[in-house]
Amino acid sequence: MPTLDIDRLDKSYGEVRALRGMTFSVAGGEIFGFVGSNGAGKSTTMRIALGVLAADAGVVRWDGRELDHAMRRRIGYMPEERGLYPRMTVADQLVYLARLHGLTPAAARRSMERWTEVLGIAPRRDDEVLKLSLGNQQRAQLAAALVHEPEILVLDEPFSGLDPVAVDVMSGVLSEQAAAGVPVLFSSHQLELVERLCDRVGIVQAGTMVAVGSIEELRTTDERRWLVDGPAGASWAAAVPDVRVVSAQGTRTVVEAAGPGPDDVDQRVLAAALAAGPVREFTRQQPTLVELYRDVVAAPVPQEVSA
Ligand SMILES: Nc1ncnc2c1ncn2[C@@H]1O[C@H](COP(=O)(O)OP(=O)(O)OP(=O)(O)O)[C@@H](O)[C@H]1O
Repeated sequence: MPTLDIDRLDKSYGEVRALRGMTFSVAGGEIFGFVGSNGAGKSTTMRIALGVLAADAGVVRWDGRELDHAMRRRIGYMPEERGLYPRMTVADQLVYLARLHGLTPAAARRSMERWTEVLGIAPRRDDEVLKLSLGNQQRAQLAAALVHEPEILVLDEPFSGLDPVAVDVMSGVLSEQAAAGVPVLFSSHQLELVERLCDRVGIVQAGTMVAVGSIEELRTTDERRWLVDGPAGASWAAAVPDVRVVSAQGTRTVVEAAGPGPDDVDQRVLAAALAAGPVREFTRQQPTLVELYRDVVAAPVPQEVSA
């Protein structure tokens, strides 16, 4: 599968260093979630990938070749500031954009019809964009990113402000695009959604990628936690060696084994709980993306490397 490579991008706006060696890759067929606090550099990276902004240094490649103007036209882009003409109808606008990207009038019309249908805005085709609700404007914006059948998708916060049904529609479309081999890069602050949808996640901080991998890879830590719904009070757990009690609420106790420790620590936790009373639930607890994210952004910001 061809890969979209973001390779050591630097970008400053005057005194503000927005990107510092931003590097990551998104393979064709992969959904990549780009997360990070406000101002971390996500939009700047995406704008550079699309070519609407020039990097001070670094390159963006697709399938090993530096992206040129022609190739950039094959990207479907959803800008953060959105970009539809408010006074144009949805249909005219989508046909216009598809034509701009080289589709014939008939193909542009067919593509407009298809995407407005898929995204549930077919009844609004003849409405001016400004008359649509915010969520429907966003669906129209996604249709605009897709109407020329792009090879790469770069979407800046496509889920913000969507209702749950629209989130499902958008998620379904992104999954289908990835299944067809398109690399899908999108930014979001909705971490549960990112966790559910993405094959890989990149956490960016102060213009640098600070953690990247699948959720499973990001979770790889020496810490192991279990939830035990069993004997009330955590005194039974306090006696197990190499284990500490993280929380205890009524019959629900969360314990943690710190460090690699012995492999049978889970069995010892369970045995200790059973010795104290019946156990209704015993499950390994894995950190959520929200917890991983908090850990990563709480760490000190990587220091600038002077040239
Ligand atoms: N046009 C601009 N002029 C000056 N500074 C800018 C400009 N655009 C972005 N910046 C600055 O660059 C840094 C990165 O901004 P960017 O918009 O890329 O972050 P982001 O991760 O997309 O943030 P958010 O999650 O808030 O959308 C910030 O410090 C921002 O203030």
